[in-house]
Amino acid sequence: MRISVIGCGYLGAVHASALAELGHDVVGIDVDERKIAALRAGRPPFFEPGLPEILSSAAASGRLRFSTDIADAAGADVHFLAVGTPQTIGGTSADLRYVDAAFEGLLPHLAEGSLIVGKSTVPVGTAARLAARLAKEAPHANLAWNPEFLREGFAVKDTLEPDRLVYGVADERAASVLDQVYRAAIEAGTPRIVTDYATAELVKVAANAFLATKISFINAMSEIADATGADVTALADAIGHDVRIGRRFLNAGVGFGGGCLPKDIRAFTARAEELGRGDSLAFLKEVDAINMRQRQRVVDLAIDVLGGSVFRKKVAVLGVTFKPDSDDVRDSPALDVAVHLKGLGAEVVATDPEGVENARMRHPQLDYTTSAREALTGADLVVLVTEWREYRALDPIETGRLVAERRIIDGRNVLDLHAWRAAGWQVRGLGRP
Ligand SMILES: NC(=O)C1=CN([C@@H]2O[C@H](COP(=O)(O)OP(=O)(O)OC[C@H]3O[C@@H](n4cnc5c(N)ncnc54)[C@H](O)[C@@H]3O)[C@@H](O)[C@H]2O)C=CC1
Ligand SMILES: O=C(O)[C@H]1O[C@H](OP(=O)(O)OP(=O)(O)OC[C@H]2O[C@@H](n3ccc(=O)[nH]c3=O)[C@H](O)[C@@H]2O)[C@H](O)[C@@H](O)[C@@H]1O
Repeated sequence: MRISVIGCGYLGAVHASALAELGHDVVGIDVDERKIAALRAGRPPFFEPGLPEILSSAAASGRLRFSTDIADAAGADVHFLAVGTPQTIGGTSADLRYVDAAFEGLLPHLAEGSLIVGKSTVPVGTAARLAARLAKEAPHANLAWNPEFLREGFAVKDTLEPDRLVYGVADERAASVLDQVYRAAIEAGTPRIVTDYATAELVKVAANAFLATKISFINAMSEIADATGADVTALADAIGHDVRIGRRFLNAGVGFGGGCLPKDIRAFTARAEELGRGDSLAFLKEVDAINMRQRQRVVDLAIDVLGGSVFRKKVAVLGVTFKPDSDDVRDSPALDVAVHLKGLGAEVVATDPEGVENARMRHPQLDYTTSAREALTGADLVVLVTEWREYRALDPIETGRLVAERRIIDGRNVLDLHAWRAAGWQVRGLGRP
């Protein structure tokens, strides 16, 4: 099929490459000239494992092109909208200006029978609004909403082998077009839920709200564990054995960040308020508050471990991205902690295998290095806030030879406390004795 993907960020670049890999003829479109130039040269504009490989194989096949001109979307059978829906500046709702601009830009280029498919995460009601506009401006075209559930770091696999496909459609015709797009996944047995626009939009934000709630739940337990001397990791293991609960997403620590969970729960709450149902989602404000508190908890631990002040202390911050295997620093708890410590007068050296460039653009006041060894050398305190494999694998004895003082805060509860303590380290975790 001929497909356009409007918006080539973390979602769209992977989506476009994966669809080309599946045999479709794809054009990826973005207003960001630098991004498009990089993609054209076969270079992903961000770090995502597996993306360089599918990008180059799709480009070599001649089935994947990139453009900054929306007119190049003309002639496609299916147009995916994958533009950003960030939090509004100064507010909590989703900023729909990019979705609206991409949609309006597409209107003059829609072929007879073509389908616009929304992928971006939007407030419930957006698809119905756009469908009404489409019926007026381009009644020969159709609209579907097909939310995306990929995780950064696993984006390629999640796109090629999704857990489920959700189609929000107004008629069967749109569903059968999407079946053609996703034929490979459907033939592999991927569950497919065909529903209305509102349900599809809600599935997406409900899933993220649930995941966020699970994380804040375990972080709340970790606060109680701290007050009682209990161990939240053992607690998570124990409750996680109950298949109704499950162990995944019960890792207590510095909390969730990124370009999605935080802004999605806020936008969902704002939308519920608009609908006069603010009470129904009031708990998500608590989920958000618990989450944001974890960053402060790590800073407070640092102050405590350093005897009341971080001023002029050399602090090595391990990790700046919101999670490992990504270069994404949007709403990153790790970067927040680093900035806060710096604000308190600490001499922060932040390190990350992939996130330094993005972090520096946002917070140029921090000192950065991509070498963990360099960051650790002479440190009075080590703060692990993103659990990259290389940080989890640090050897306590060898690391002990680099630092000035053997003090470490495990902000992700991933270190073997016994091994580190045996090597003479003072180790503090969140919710661990
Ligand atoms: N990043 C992720 O893991 C996932 C993101 N989502 C959702 O997907 C959407 C996109 O997210 P990301 O890719 O992370 O954002 P992003 O910020 O990385 O990418 C958005 C892209 O859209 C481009 N853009 C903006 N206006 C445009 C226009 N009028 N025409 C063409 N391109 C335009 C921007 O230049 C940017 O490259 C959001 O709604 C997000 O919530 C959903 C699932 C996973
Ligand atoms: O809508 C989106 O964009 C995506 O948001 C999340 O994906 P992502 O943000 O890439 O990353 P996650 O793996 O969900 O992690 C999110 C945050 O939660 C934190 N987390 C995760 C799990 C856990 O147990 N504890 C915890 O603190 C991570 O460190 C990270 O900061 C969802 O998992 C995806 O399904 C969804 O498509």
